[in-house]
Amino acid sequence: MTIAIIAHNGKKPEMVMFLNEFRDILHAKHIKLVATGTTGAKTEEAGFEVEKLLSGPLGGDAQIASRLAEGKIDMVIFFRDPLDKHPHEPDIFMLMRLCDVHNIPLATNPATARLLMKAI
Ligand SMILES: O=C(CO)COP(=O)(O)O
Repeated sequence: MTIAIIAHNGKKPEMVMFLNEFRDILHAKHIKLVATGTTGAKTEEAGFEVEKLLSGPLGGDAQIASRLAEGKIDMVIFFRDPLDKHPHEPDIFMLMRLCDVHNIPLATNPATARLLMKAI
């Protein structure tokens, strides 16, 4: 199973905390992580193996969207920061739209992500 993880800057610490909380499950279930660039770098620093794509504003969300459309991503955990502006908002909406098009579970906050992780 492959999970895409993405966090806006204000949410990156929360993403690392979340991953640490589920470290054992991620390991036991052999889950592959793929991430946008800076989220991936923080994830790596926390001791996880992760495939890093481009940074979000440079096309990372679009890369994840493309993989998702090809059936290569099973779940998306995307901690968005609703209080910040993002120059690449069209990419963000494209990613979320494609999750709905392809019926891919998408968690946009830790509470939902926890429920999803408990279900896998
Ligand atoms: O901007 C992002 C998601 O829209 C996240 O990108 P980074 O992980 O590179 O910061």
